[in-house]
Parts: sequence; C-alpha cells; structure tokens
Amino acid sequence: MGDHFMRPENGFIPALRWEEPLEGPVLVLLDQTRLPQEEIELVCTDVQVLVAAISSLAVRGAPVLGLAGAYGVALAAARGYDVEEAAELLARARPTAVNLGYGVRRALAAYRAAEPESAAEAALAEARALHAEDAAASDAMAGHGQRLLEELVPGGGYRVLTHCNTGALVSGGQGTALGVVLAAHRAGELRRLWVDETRPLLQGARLTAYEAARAGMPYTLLADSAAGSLFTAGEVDAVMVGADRIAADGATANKVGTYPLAVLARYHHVPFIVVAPRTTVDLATPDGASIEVEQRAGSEVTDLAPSPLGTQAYNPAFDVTPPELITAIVTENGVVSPVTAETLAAVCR
Ligand SMILES: CSC[C@@H](O)[C@@H](O)C(=O)COP(=O)(O)O
Repeated sequence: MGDHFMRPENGFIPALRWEEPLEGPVLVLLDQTRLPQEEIELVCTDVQVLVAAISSLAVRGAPVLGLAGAYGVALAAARGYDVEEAAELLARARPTAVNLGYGVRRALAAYRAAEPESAAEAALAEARALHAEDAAASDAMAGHGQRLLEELVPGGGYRVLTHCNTGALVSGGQGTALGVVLAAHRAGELRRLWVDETRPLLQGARLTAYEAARAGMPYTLLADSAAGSLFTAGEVDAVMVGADRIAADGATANKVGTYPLAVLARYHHVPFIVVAPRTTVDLATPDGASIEVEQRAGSEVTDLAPSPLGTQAYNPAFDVTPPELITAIVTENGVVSPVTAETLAAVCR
C-alpha cells in the first residue's frame, strides 16, 4: 500500500528517490498533486501504487517518468513481484511520454540479462544509471540552451514564456526548459519568466510558479489565453518548452496549449525553442500524426468551474507542434536547427 508523510519544510525535496528501510525497498515520490500547498511524499511499496501515482500525475513530466518506470521495474524485482507483468503495467500507465517505456525497457533488459540472484540489483543499478544520465543531460542542455539564447536574443535580459512544468520536478537534475531558464537566472540574464497557468491541471500555476519562487526568479503568472496579448505588447523574447515525445521529423508533443504558442511565436517573429533530452526523441515514430495523444477524463475540465450537470468536455493532455514552427530543439548532444528529419537524426543518433 502507498502511504503519505510530511517532509520538513526546508530543504530540497527530489521528485523521486529510492530508499531501503528495514521493511523493504520503496520508491518515494514528492506528490505533485499536493503542491504547492503541501510538500508531502508518497511512499510506493508496490507497482500498483506507482502506476496509480503515474496516472494521477503525482509523478509527471517526461524525463522523471522514465526514471519512475525504471525504478518501478527495480521495485518489482526487489519485492519479488512478477517483473514482466509489472513492466507492462508501468509502460502502459501513460501513452505519450516516450521516456516512460524507455526507462521500463532499460531496467527490464538489465534484469533479464543478469543471473537470477543478481537480477534485482542489476535492475536497480540500471535505474540509478539512467537517473545519473538524466542529471548530466539536464546540465548539458542548460549550457547549450543558454548559448542559444545568447545567439537568438542579443543583449541578454531575457523575457521567456513557458508552458507546463519542466524543472527539477520532472528530472534527475534541474530539468529541461526550466533548467535553461534557471541557468539564465543564475547568470543574471533573466528579466522575466512568463508562466502560463496550463489548464486544466495548472502545472504552470502550481508547479512552475513553485519552482520559480523557490529559485528567486522574477516571474509572472498568466492565464493561458492572455499569451496573445503579451506577444502583441512585445513582452516575449523567446518561448521555451519541454517535450513528451519528439517524432523523427521533429514534430513535438507537449502539454496541450503548446501548439497555439508556437503559432503565436511564428506570427510575432519570436523564437520557439523545445528543450528535451535525447531520450524524448523517438526515431521510431515517423511524424506528429503517429504520436498517441493521451485523452484524460473530462472531469478535469468540468471540475475547474461549475458547468451544467452532464456537460461533456474535450480534454487531450497534449498537442503536437509541427517541426516548421520550431526554431530549435536543444538536447544534451547539441542544438538542432533548423528542425528537419535529417538535422534531428544527425544530433540524436
Ligand atoms: C521536461 S517535461 C516536458 C513535458 O513532459 C511537460 O512539458 C509536460 O507536458 C508534462 O505533462 P504532464 O501531463 O504534466 O506529465
């Protein structure tokens, strides 16, 4: 069973961590559904609890979903559950972020390749390796992203608009797009972070604002529908977002509401930048139309405000931005620009 406990108020709480108390190994998640009001951790002692945490977005965001998948396989192995069945359940928990299946497959491959007596340890070692790689990727992306901003926005003092949440909460390190913004902030070059609320689940208002406030960034929250007015006022130097899956042609699935920002950015001649690790690039998915977009319960929309009983809601979790609207994709291997199947393949072999 899962269990909740409160953490001390100070100190950095990682999005997830592996622990081995006497009662047996557990995966501990910072429950993102409770932020920013409460910093409460969710203790996963079995894969069912972890799968429920993934589906309810207690743990969310592409890179950390990969880590959750890999640690989930390690948890099943360490607790003596059916690892093959656990891997299937985990990989199916959410369909769009390619990292989830990637993390599961990596830990499962290590488990299968090891001798039975060391298979659980091998799965855990692989999860830890992926965790370290993700942290390193996040540092490298921050460096590449900062250099790209210097190039695209001469003079510094950036005003960056972001959507959803892409910081330390979604990563083994400082994150993707928000990791770049944090690096710019630490270099004294962030003039303003514009934070989209990100309806319906408000990852921007709840999570990005939480991370920005903790880092002391100058940030302003806006209703998603106010973005157009910001562009018209000339208040945006760059849009920076993460990704859940990047197809082989560069089409990018990210939180619903990203595509309209890309259209606005093109109209207003503002760079639109995607920041994502290599593990989010899925060369086996040929194009945007082939990306499965998760459809979530309509109640996530109808619960936001009173609507007549029985109202139906359209609630795709993601949308897909075509490559021609993306100025650059920043990965740990380098920057892809212009974004085409060829330039992407060259950087993400
Ligand atoms: C680096 S995180 C990139 C994406 O995973 C993020 O922008 C996003 O869309 C997350 O969606 P969520 O539904 O909250 O998991």
